[in-house]
Amino acid sequence: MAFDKKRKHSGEQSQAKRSQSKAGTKRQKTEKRVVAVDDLPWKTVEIPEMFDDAEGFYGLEEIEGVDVVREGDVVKFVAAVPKNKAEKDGGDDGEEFEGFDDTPEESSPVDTKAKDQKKEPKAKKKDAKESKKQPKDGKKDAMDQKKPAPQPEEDPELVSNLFTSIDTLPDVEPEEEVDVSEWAPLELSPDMLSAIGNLRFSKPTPIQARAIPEIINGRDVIGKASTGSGKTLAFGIPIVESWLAKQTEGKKDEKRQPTAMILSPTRELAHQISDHLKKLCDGLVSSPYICSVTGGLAIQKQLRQLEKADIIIGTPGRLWEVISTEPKIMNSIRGIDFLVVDEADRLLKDGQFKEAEDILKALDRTAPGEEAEEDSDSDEEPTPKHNRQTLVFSATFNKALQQKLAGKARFNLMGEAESLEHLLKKLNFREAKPKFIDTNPVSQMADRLKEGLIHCGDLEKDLYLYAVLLLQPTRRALVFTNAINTVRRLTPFLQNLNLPAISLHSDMEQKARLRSLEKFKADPPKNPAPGSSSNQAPILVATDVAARGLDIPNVDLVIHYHVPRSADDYVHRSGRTARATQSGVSIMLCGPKEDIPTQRLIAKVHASAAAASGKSKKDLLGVQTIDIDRRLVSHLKPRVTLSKKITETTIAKEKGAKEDDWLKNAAEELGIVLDDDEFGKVGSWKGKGSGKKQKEREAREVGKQEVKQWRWELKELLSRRVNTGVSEKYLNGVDVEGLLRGVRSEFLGQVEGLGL
Ligand SMILES: Nc1ncnc2c1ncn2[C@@H]1O[C@H](COP(=O)(O)OP(=O)(O)OP(=O)(O)O)[C@@H](O)[C@H]1O
Repeated sequence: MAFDKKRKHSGEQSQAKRSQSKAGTKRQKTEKRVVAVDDLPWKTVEIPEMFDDAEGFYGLEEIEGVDVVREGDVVKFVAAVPKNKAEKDGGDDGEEFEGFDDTPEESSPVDTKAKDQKKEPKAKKKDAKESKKQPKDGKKDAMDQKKPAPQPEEDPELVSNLFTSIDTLPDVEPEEEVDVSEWAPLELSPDMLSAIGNLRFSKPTPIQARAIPEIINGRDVIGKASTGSGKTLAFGIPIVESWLAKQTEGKKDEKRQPTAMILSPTRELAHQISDHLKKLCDGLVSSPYICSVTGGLAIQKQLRQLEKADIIIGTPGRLWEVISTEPKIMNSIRGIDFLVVDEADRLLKDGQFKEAEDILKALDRTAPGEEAEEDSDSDEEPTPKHNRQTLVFSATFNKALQQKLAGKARFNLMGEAESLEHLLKKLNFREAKPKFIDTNPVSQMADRLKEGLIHCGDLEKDLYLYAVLLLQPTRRALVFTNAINTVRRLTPFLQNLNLPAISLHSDMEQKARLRSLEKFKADPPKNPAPGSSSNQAPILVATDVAARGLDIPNVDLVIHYHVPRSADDYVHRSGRTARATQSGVSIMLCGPKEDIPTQRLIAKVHASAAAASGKSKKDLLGVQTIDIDRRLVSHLKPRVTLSKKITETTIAKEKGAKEDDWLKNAAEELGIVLDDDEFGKVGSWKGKGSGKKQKEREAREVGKQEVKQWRWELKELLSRRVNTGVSEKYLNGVDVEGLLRGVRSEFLGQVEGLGL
């Protein structure tokens, strides 16, 4: 079983952690026995940084493979312990069990040598790292000494019975080291290569291969590369390299100054960049202090973190709020070596331009007592007084700007006030012409992405959405909509159809948003209970809040329930799949009214590819029209109609109850008593939108019994096989339960064209 507990961070905890990781990697015979609670190999639960104080959950630890046995008032913990240890201790002879052993199990001299040789570089690194982390005053030794744990009473018979039912710890073979020789041309330090090896990235992505050397050579870089192509490490690796170089040059004891500041348009993205860089740095002998500064964290805590930060990642709004009031921190930030603007084009859209501009101005302002302040609004070319490099990255840049950056038009950076050109001007590059790297000049879409389009009636979208999801039960799907209300409706609609749908939109609390993301990332159980559909891959129904930058592993399918509002939105939404080395599918559901905007959008996204191939833009280049078997779709209709009715009635009732509460409260405050008749009249006004209101009222009047009946009918339908009406074979073969358990779905009709 697995359970959690909370206790103080201590040396014992890290001891247990190390012990546990060793237990996981070596073959050792184990035996179950009663173990003192402090001797169990507790594992710290990682709580995302953005949870602030995590409602008191920081310091939470968990453990697996332990049985809790209650004997009267005494609770005991039974776990697998190394057999030799148990034997050495004499089993139940009353001696104390001293915790999980950290020393390697004895093996033959040949084995040991081979193992040691292979593991040597890592071991050295780990030693160095551990020695760095050790407190100087020798407290560590004291901490590592195992405290004698109170000996729990044990009943050998009871314990041995329990042992028979518990598996021993799993044997895990050490992972093969990754060959990083393809990174050699980038001339990175051995420490960095080893950290990259830890991430198991055997070669750089194209943007990394081109941008890293330029940045290391001191160039200002504007990088454009498709979604999921590794842009974070394209700027992250050179920043960390620069920090490492400072350490070896002995500059670490000089005045504390951060190395880099990274501006991100969204809070989630800032935390993701921070996590990504931390993961890279996990493999280093010594690591920079990385901190993220976004809304949702206490300002005081952020100030403390900023004082010791080497790499700062933040959203402009909160960053400006914090640093503008702290001259000391502002001054130290003025000395950064790198300024990064990630997703630069989005930064402008979200009304964060003002704060971004304020930060940029402040960076170049001289500290009081130094030189006079320059007029930053002057039209003259600013002369950079700073020595930092500026790096700007995105998958999408405005076309005209791209041409200018690529040297095909005049590059004067004098556009309208709120344009990317203006922002670039404010960035005050060190060089007159920064290096523009475009790794995907022809297409902005990821290489392994297949794009599809399904034409359907405006009122048939729910039906087609369900059909596509049913056809792809093992694909982790992200469904994008243009409206929060659609997310609120589609999620229960799919859940009623036994599909594991999860919501994500900006009206949700930050913590709920994070929980949704965590649920979406979790794997469905491998062996679901018979009759359960729980191995259906999770489905996230979201607004564009999830469209930019989020790197969610194993998203195989993106469905645009509404056609996106802009070509760039389409690129970024679709870019949540087919990331890095993976492939994926993006499908748009297109109603008749959306036909023309869709054609325009596709032409825009694929314009360069069309021009390069000499084909007309109207050819829907790269986007395949998909024909779903319409007979199949019509057979799904009854269940979809029922689920829609149930969902809409439930939402209308909930909404109605809220409106009633509001009306009652308002009447109470005015001292008016409304009887039931009057109450009904208040809600039945006639005016704009009254048709919708009327429908909602009708839905509210549906009795509980009727909804119950619908639910029962739906359950019945879902338990039956889908009759495709194609042939007897199909009639017998279609098993929705089977489908939901992950059986491939050829019998429901193939999706033509995509080879799904
Ligand atoms: N060299 C590499 N080899 C394999 N995978 C890599 C490599 N570099 C980065 N990745 C992985 O690729 C994924 C996408 O990287 P990242 O999030 O940096 O993409 P991005 O280009 O910033 O995407 P977006 O434009 O959507 O923000 C991440 O999971 C990352 O760990």
